Amino acid sequence: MSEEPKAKRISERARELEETASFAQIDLLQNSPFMRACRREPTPYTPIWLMRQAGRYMPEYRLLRERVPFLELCKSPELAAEVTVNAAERLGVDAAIIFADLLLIVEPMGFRLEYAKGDGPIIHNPVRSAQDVEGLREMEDAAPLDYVLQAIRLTRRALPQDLPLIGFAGAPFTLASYLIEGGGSRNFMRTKTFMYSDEGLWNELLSRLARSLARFLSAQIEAGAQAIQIFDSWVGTLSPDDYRKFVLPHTKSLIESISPRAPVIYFGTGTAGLLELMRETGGDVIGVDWRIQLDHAWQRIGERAIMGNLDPVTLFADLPIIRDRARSILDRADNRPGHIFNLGHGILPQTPVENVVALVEMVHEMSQRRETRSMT
Ligand SMILES: Cc1c2[nH]c(c1CCC(=O)O)Cc1[nH]c(c(CCC(=O)O)c1C)Cc1[nH]c(c(CCC(=O)O)c1C)Cc1[nH]c(c(C)c1CCC(=O)O)C2
Repeated sequence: MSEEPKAKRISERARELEETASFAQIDLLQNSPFMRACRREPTPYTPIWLMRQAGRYMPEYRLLRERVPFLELCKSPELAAEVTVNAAERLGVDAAIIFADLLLIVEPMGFRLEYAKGDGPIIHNPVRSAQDVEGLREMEDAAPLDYVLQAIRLTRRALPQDLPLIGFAGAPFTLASYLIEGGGSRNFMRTKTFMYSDEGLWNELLSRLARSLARFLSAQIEAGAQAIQIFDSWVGTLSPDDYRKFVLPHTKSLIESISPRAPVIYFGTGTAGLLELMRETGGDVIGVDWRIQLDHAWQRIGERAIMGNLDPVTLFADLPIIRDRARSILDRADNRPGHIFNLGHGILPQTPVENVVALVEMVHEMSQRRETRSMT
């Protein structure tokens, strides 16, 4: 008998084993409390992660930033992966979020981006005219942002096998606001004036952004992200009618175009007047800030999961106060499957790390559900 069939059998077996191993990992990830909550399935306790969980409030991060500028850090996959994994492990959270930034995508689209010390991001050539919109380069594939994809691949390998990784991008509106204002804004005067004065141009700008973002987010899922968050941080500045007319169609088409599918968290602040409309985008999980009570928000969101909603400033209070506020959010969620605990916005840079660690422990402990403890 020749050796060939035996050799073939062995290599087939190895491949099968490899497949079983990766299926086993997919199972571990998909059955994690975070992923179950995204699908509104029961969990043994309420999963928690924190927006901006890797950042300046952590001494290790500040130390690293002394030698590496922010943009360079984002563009170094090994360092970005290290920051992501360290933060998730130090905090004991139920999901990691890839270390990157909302505005990275604007560079390959033709914008000069700078993170000036203390001033936040600046875009040196903002969108101010029809020519600027025409000149904006749609991102045909995610190749220019391969460093983010590489960071995702490295992070996925380094994370515990049952800890999901969240990829992210900005929403078309929030990104457009940075492009038009040239940076952060209080009143979004230029953005709204643009929107009201030339609807056609506005739609052109948001469509190009939405298509570029869909390619980027799809590539993040392919690279190993289990879920995606779309940050529409400043959308709460809009009236419901303006949201419906100028933003909803673009956010909806973005979410519809993401492929392969993974749960999408759609987050914004100041959105109490917009929740029913945000649900219409098709997001699986709606992220809310602290300006609305969780149960009221959930009622309006309906059959979707919800993420939130502790005021980030609570983390400066004494532990009994933090505990009390976290408890009241859990009470309002009332064990209904589909709650992911989070802050209502990102952790502030001055936040005491030990309070963040304590919050994660408190939420885990206070939300233990005896009847479902056998699950995971
Ligand atoms: C609006 C926005 C941006 N970036 C982001 C948003 C949406 C979230 C939100 O609403 O807060 C998203 C973001 N930015 C960063 C992450 C990393 C992942 C995480 O841990 O959550 C995420 C998810 C790192 C970052 N992005 C930035 C830092 C600080 C940079 C530094 O190290 O000095 C970090 C850790 C810089 C940044 N990047 C941006 C701003 C306005 C700033 C300056 C403000 C600030 O410094 O906090 C744009």
